[in-house]
Amino acid sequence: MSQQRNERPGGSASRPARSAAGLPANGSPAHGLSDRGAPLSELPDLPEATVARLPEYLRALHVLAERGDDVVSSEELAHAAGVNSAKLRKDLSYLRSNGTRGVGYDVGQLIDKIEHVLGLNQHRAVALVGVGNLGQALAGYGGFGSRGFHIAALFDVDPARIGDRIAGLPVRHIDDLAEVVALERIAIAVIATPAHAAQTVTDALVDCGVTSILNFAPCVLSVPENVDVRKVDLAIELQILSFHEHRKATLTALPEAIS
Ligand SMILES: NC(=O)c1ccc[n+]([C@@H]2O[C@H](COP(=O)([O-])OP(=O)(O)OC[C@H]3O[C@@H](n4cnc5c(N)ncnc54)[C@H](O)[C@@H]3O)[C@@H](O)[C@H]2O)c1
Repeated sequence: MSQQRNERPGGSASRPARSAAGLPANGSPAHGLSDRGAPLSELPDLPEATVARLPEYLRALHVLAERGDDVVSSEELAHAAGVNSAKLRKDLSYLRSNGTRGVGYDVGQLIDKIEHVLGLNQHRAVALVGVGNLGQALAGYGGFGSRGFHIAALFDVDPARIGDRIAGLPVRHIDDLAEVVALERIAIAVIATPAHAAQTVTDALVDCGVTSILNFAPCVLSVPENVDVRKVDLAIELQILSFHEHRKATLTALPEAIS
């Protein structure tokens, strides 16, 4: 299998995102329709940074909807999502959601629009590989369902774990991957194995047709061009915060050193 690095850590990459239908931005599907049935021309190509902010808007909008708010101003939504309002207006203009001057955005319509663009209105099945400390915590978390996806299958290699049930799902052997991925129509997988196993697991997932991977293992994965990888590393996030702490301490010490 020809492979190349295709990793996008932490959403910082700047290349245009794929279309919401999961197809290459400039590619055209065989049937000319998105997976929701809408013509692909209706699905915009978005900057990666905009795609990364859409889930934040969605989370904030759901809170507003639960509170009973029907409309929201760009300033209010931007504040709730933690971005500046000019950036929010620009992001939403890509979705052709410009709101009503002096009124704001219709909360329900904007939720529908963002869920449509993110492809969340078809509830995606996700496989989780590696059911150790981290994998068990992820598998047992009940909050994914309300965010547009659910963990549909669990895999491991440890004979002591195979057959265990977590949140009602059996832990299966990784040898069953192909069968289950096809049965559950899984396109997204989460890797929570040790780093030394992650590339082998990735190759198996790709061979089964998985095209999006969320990698928790601290390593770089090689994947074909059509596969998207995102990496989550809390240690890196903490190291970045450590840098800021270090810098703040240096700046505080500076005036004392000068005087
Ligand atoms: N990204 C983060 O912020 C973060 C935080 C904690 C842990 N991690 C990483 O997540 C991974 C899991 O951590 P953990 O503490 O749960 O480890 P763990 O050892 O408790 O669990 C790993 C599981 O993977 C299974 N496994 C090993 N090889 C496998 C294979 N080929 N196929 C399927 N399953 C396999 C093991 O049997 C085990 O159940 C590690 O790589 C760790 O470094 C990342």
